[in-house]
Amino acid sequence: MEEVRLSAAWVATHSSHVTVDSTGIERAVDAINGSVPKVEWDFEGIHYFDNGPLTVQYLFVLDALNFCFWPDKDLSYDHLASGLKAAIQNDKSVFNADRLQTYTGPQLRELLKWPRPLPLEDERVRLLHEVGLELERSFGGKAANLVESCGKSAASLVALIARHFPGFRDHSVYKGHQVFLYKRAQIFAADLWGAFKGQGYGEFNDIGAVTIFADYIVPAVLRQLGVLKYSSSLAGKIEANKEIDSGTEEEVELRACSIYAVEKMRDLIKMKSGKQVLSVELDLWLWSFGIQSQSLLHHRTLSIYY
Ligand SMILES: Nc1nc2c(c(CN[C@H]3C=C[C@H](O)[C@@H]3O)cn2[C@@H]2O[C@H](COP(=O)(O)O)[C@@H](O)[C@H]2O)c(=O)[nH]1
Repeated sequence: MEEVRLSAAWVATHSSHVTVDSTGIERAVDAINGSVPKVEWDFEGIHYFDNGPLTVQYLFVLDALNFCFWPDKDLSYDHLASGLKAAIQNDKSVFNADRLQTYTGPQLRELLKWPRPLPLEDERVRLLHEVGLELERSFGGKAANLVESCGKSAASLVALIARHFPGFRDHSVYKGHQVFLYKRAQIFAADLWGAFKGQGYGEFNDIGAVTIFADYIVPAVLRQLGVLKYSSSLAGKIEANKEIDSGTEEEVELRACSIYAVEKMRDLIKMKSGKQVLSVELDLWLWSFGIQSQSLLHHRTLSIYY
């Protein structure tokens, strides 16, 4: 995750469309006043949890599909989390590695009880197959074995996932530099940590190394807080709901500057209050605030990464 932090900082210091505003950071940190409002993991009560390996399998499938809901205005992350939860409650073998390799688009839709094609449905199906195949080939079919092989290190888990599952390789080339964002791999580590309350499958000695998860909600919240400033052309595109292509300078800057800005907020909180907060905690607070806001305008990119 050092790669994520370093490459995000590189983008933030070379950016053309997004600025990280130090006065905005100062204000946001003063408003927090040393303690990040605590948001419980699963505050919405939508996730499956049985305190065992099946939960790990559920979370890995969930985060394999945790991207790009916005093209269907009625669809959100909640539908995915609760749809997969209902599916596993109904049939404990639904996410077995062999079955993951066989789902078709209509079957995935049926599993989620979604009445029409999902956004990027073909890609979702392809990624499910990839997860099933590689879990079977290298991890005895179980995401729990993948997690157990990481020696309680979230950084090792993210690296192992990126090595084995191409669909999780969330990186880009920006102004000639490789930039690592790893949103879904990192959120999987954070989901384990949150669900298992830092114990068992959720115990990571380096949870502090995880950055925020650069999606389309957090940048919009940071902008609302005055932490991020956009060029007028970028602001115009977002306001007009114009699509921003994946891998463009604008898109990479939105995501990387969000990571960098929250790392700066963390440093400032430490400096002002002496408290060591986690990016995971800041992320959950920012994200939960964002999804509850009716007026949040976010950027629109067709991406399998977030
Ligand atoms: N930064 C960040 N992004 C997150 C999440 C989560 C869910 N985490 C769960 C885990 C524990 C908690 O209880 C949460 O419920 C989803 N997303 C992203 O948001 C977008 C979905 O937006 P909308 O279309 O409005 O549903 C999409 O890019 C999705 O990938 C997070 O935690 N942090």
